[in-house]
Amino acid sequence: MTTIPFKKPGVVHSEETVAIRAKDMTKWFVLRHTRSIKEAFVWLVKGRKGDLSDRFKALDGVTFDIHDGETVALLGFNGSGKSTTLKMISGVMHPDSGSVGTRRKVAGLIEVGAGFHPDLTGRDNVYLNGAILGMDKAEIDAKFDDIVAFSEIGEFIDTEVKFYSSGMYLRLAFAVAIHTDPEVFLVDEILSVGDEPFQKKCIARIKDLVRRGKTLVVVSHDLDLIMDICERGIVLEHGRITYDGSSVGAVARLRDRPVEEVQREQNERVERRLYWKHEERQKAAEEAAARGETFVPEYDPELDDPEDLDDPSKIKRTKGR
Ligand SMILES: Nc1ncnc2c1ncn2[C@@H]1O[C@H](COP(=O)(O)OP(=O)(O)OP(=O)(O)O)[C@@H](O)[C@H]1O
Repeated sequence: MTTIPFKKPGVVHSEETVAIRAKDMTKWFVLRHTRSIKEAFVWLVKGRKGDLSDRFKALDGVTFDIHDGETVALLGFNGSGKSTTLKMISGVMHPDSGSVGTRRKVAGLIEVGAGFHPDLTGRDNVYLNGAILGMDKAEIDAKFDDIVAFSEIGEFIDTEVKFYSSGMYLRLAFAVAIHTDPEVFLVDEILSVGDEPFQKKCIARIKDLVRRGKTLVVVSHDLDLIMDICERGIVLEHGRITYDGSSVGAVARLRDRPVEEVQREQNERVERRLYWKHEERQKAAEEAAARGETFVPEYDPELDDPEDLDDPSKIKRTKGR
């Protein structure tokens, strides 16, 4: 059942549709690297008995399948293992035991600045990052202007990225990732370094992917947003999965509230938003008509079918949006 009104339906659960499979993933981290000289000395004279550093299990037997077209949120309190799980999926980190595999083209935003070279300009980094994400030069050439327009980096595109702010990094990284047309898109909390207008633009693009039936795995503490874009929620507690079900159920669990109440509030919020979007469009159409102009609304994944973008009289996508 689809709880997201604009989501393309039809997630099939079969062996062929498994996009990501995590099986019994376990990850240990070192809690403390350094000890005082005295502690190290005692450890040495005692014949190096015991472990000088404490280790802890950041992930403990994490198992899930994510199928094509699923929209999944990884949820949980600070330090519960969400980002670590996402890093395993993206391949920047490997489990100590168990396994994780992806069968589709994966892109996304895991860490700001990852896949960027500080001494290269924004322009060169678009090519570098695009290549890392699987695009060839011709493809990047064709999308370059759109990427730069989306990022709104402007003239700074020819500046070395070591002089970029974290928000500027994010802009360029998100712009490249979204233009690789991935089948699976991974997003970590990272969007929070962008300013509000840019965040809105990114969220609209993520909703566009959802509308197109792409697979999404998101880590976020913004629980209302999670319910807007994800159907499924996986809750992690101390590195273990304690809930795997609907995103609304997951949010209800985290908020310690009845599911029906959370669902009702979510429905009201979505209805209100869609109502106002329709109203605004109607008003803009009437104003355009009064001026004798034809009105072509800007594409909104919550209101429009992306296939209608092929017909310029129906909807349009403004450059860089
Ligand atoms: N590279 C690392 N080395 C050592 N410990 C790490 C490393 N990466 C993560 N950890 C630890 O592993 C635990 C899980 O971290 P993770 O970033 O996955 O949590 P999270 O659920 O994403 O948290 P948050 O909501 O705060 O972002 C935390 O205790 C964190 O300090």
